[in-house]
Amino acid sequence: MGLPTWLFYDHPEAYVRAFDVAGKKWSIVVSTAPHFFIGGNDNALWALLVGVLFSFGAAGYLQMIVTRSRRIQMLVDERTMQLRTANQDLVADIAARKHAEQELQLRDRAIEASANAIIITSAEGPDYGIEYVNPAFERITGYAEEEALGRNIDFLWQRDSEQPGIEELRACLQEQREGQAVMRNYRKDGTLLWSDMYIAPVRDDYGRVSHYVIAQYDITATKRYESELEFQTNRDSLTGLANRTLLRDRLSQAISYAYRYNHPIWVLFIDLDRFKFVNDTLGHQAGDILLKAVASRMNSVVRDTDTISRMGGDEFVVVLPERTDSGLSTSIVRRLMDAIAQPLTIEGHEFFISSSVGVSVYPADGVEPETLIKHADIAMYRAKETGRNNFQFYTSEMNERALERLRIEGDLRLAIERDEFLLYYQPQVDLVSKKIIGVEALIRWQHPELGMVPPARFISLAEETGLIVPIGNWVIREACRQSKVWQDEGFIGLRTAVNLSARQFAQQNLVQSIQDALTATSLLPASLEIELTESLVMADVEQAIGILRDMKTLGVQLSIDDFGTGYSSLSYLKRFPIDVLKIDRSFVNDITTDPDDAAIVTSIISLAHSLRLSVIAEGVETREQLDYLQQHGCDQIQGYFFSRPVTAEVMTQMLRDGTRLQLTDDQPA
Ligand SMILES: Nc1nc2c(ncn2[C@@H]2O[C@@H]3COP(=O)(O)O[C@H]4[C@@H](O)[C@H](n5cnc6c(=O)[nH]c(N)nc65)O[C@@H]4COP(=O)(O)O[C@H]3[C@H]2O)c(=O)[nH]1
Repeated sequence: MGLPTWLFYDHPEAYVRAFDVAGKKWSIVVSTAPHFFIGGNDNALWALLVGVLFSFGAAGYLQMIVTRSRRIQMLVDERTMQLRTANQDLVADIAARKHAEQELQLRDRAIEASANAIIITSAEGPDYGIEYVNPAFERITGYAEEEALGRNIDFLWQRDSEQPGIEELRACLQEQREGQAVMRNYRKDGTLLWSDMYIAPVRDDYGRVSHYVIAQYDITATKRYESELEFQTNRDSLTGLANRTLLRDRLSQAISYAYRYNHPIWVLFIDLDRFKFVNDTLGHQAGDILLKAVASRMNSVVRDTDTISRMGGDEFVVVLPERTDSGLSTSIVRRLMDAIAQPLTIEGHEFFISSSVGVSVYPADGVEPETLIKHADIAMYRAKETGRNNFQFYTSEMNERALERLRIEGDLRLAIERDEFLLYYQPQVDLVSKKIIGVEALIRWQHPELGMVPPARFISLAEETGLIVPIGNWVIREACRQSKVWQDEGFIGLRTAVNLSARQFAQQNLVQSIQDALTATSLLPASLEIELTESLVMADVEQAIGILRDMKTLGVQLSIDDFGTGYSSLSYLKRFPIDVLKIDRSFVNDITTDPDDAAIVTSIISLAHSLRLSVIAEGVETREQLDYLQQHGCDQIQGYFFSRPVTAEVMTQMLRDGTRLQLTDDQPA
């Protein structure tokens, strides 16, 4: 293959002549020798080269431009795509937000429109202040939003704080959990609002509880219906008292409680003595009036925790469970009988209705409701047999005890009038001077038949019946009178201590009556010492401090009796304006044999001294006990070792004689 013809400068067609010679074919070809186009055309060649190169460059450039623009196009497409997606996302987001907003608005409106009260409180204790209440809340409770905001929800139950639901709500707040409680709430006008309350914690974006939402359902109507229903099934329709069903239920409950806490229960079977007579002479209507009156009278004497039921006819059963704060006594039976026996006027006729009562005691007389009721019934028949208007225990032993108490109670009421009380005095001796520096006045009852009755047999009964108040006042006055006699005889500085009982301590005019006794006898106040037991002052410390301060302003001395037997907190002890601590006899008793008691006694002595109180040990019976106390710095002693309680005359003689204590290390005179 040769070079392309266009590269050759000139190339005219060759001249070709064919002919025959000698029989052979001949041809002549005449042509110009071709010469290369470039030869002698350098410039043209360069131009050609430049042109070619330029063309190549241009083509390359063009290619580059094309590639770049294609990439740009791609980028543009890509971005456009991204923007489109972002736009779509944005649209979706806006739609979602709008939806969420609409949902929120819907929820807001739903909460606002809810028929039930919704309350939102802060999760910040201790107030858990209310931040939102819906209109239903205002409607249901009667409180306007402004009156509720910022307050603790407890204003809804006001002072009715003995509700199990409160504990549950508190636990939900503390444990940050959901819960439900049926509560007695009160509307602004004070009316009862039964509420079923649901509480749930509300968490913030970080999962922390920021609020609580409470839904409050007004279930007052349901409750009313329930209680009507309950009333119909469990109550006697005439008197409203418990019927047999409820009685059995309550008695079973009382038995399981009594079993757990080892408390007794009394079951009283009461039968009205002359009911048949009223019914027969005045008719059923009068009988109904009488039964209703008896029921309401009985209700007014017992406590909320007791149950009164009507067994039908004129028979009633009362369940009296013992409570920690007060024991069971025949005075409750008497109170019930007295209430029934109040005169009653029906149709212009005045009636006196007495009753016969039988008492059975859990667990001694039975542990089943049926047995206890049956035994109380048997005892009631015995009471009727012994002459109506009477009560009998199922067991004879209980009867005897009850009889004795009854007799003592009856006689106790008359004892002051009959002047049967007297005071004995037990001397208290100083361990340094060995002289009598004080006496404790101890009451005795000179009973016309029972002889000398010690306080252990009647003080608690006097407490129960309230007779301790007049008896106690008599003691204070008599002690002051005797003390003044000794003062006048020259025994200046002699202190006379009197015991104060719990009931007296609670007496409104206690300070005044002490003041009256001091004034009436002209005794120097410092000569009178009031003894209070540890448990008495610890029952309500703040109140006790107030009363003690008032007594102290009179100028009397104050001492804490039976010290060590209660649970005195030392910080309280410091606040009591007292002068003397009395170590209880039970510690002194074993002081030489029991190292624990010995340690308690020495600690009480040093405690008393560190509080700048003087300390006296009671019940000192032996020389060993005395020696121990003296060696450990006890200030004074009282006990049989030195002297038993004695009459005022004997005491006067001892004072006149200057009777002194003999200590082991004393040199014989
Ligand atoms: N075993 C033994 N006993 C000793 C000894 N030294 C004294 N006692 C007895 O211990 C009691 C001390 O009185 P108390 O602890 O206040 O205990 C008194 C006090 O709580 C109360 N009491 C007595 N009189 C009154 C009073 O007028 N009013 C009030 N509210 N209670 C009184 O009756 C409690 C008993 O009084 P009492 O039978 O007179 O008994 C007295 C006293 O006779 C001793 O060495 N050994």
